[in-house]
Amino acid sequence: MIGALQLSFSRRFPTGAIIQVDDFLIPEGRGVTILFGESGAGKSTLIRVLAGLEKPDDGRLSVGEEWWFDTEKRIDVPASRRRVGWVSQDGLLFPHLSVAQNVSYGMRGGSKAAVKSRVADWLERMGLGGMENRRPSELSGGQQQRVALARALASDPALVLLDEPWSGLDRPTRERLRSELRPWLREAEVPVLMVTHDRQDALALGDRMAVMSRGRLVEQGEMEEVFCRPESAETAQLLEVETLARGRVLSCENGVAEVDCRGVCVVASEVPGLVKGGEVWVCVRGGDVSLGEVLLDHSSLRNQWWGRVVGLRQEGVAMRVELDVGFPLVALLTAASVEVLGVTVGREMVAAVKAQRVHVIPL
Ligand SMILES: Nc1ncnc2c1ncn2[C@@H]1O[C@H](COP(=O)(O)OP(=O)(O)OP(=O)(O)O)[C@@H](O)[C@H]1O
Repeated sequence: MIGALQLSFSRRFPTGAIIQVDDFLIPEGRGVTILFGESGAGKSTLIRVLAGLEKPDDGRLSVGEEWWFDTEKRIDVPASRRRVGWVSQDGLLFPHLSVAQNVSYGMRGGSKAAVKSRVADWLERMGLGGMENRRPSELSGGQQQRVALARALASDPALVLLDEPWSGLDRPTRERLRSELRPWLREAEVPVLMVTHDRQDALALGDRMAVMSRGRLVEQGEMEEVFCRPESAETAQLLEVETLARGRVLSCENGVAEVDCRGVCVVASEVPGLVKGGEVWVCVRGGDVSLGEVLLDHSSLRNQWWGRVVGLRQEGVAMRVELDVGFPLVALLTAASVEVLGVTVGREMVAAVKAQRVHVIPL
């Protein structure tokens, strides 16, 4: 991409739905930005506006020095000239064209031999070597999505949009594509915007994350920041932060905050905007909680609470342990750890979390 992409727009649908996005940013250079949000949040509308498939009522879209859209200046670069590679939920390959013809479709310039060699190169990278002459109907769902991705990347786009590219595929295929995808996107040297409402996709693939909720862009930034230090309880809930508890600030000094959560003292890193007596949300990720049978004499573990296990169930590849430590706390452990530690419902255990892994959001 020629420079950073910046987008602000509003779109009002006849049904009354309003999508309003202020200062959405994709920085210059390669990297994957995840566009995250619940169903109906406005994600598809945003990417359709980017691609030039949806006309906002009002807005501006610039890429580096270029303007793609500006209602005031009456600029509207047509979709065909925006150099956006698109992979939709169902790939949308041309059914009457071969795999090779599908991949070469958007390629510009070059001799016939050069195009052929670039197509072969892309198919090889995608693990589709030897399938040049097949029709899309002769491929599996995962193979079709890889062809769609090769087509998007081979057209030398300024930006690639992936709109839930494997939502229609079975879980093992999704997981395989997810792990294969990252190196391909890295090689492509092009910024990628990927729409998903799957946390695993976001964590595995994203460098940055933008969160939409109820028609608004509510947060954006580096993945780690947005995931571990969301600015609002709404974002924390959307991102399924396992523990979200209300508390009141007891003290904050020297970079450390102490918060009272239902009579339990929680030690956290200080964040801007905290005041003594102020109400806050306390956020703890399940993977940051460790369990033990005794209190540890370990100075870096400022938070150690006795509590009772009140729930235990499988959640994806992890075990979700629900505890009552005075407030509800969730730990995510491996099945092996649950067995070794003897975690069972009703058992009293010590839950420990480092202070720097506890995030507080002022209300
Ligand atoms: N063409 C349209 N006409 C009327 N309303 C629309 C249209 N497109 C989108 N909307 C409304 O705008 C809102 C946002 O829709 P959008 O498809 O952008 O959400 P989304 O986040 O992509 O959802 P999903 O994850 O389910 O695809 C919804 O309330 C939707 O009903």
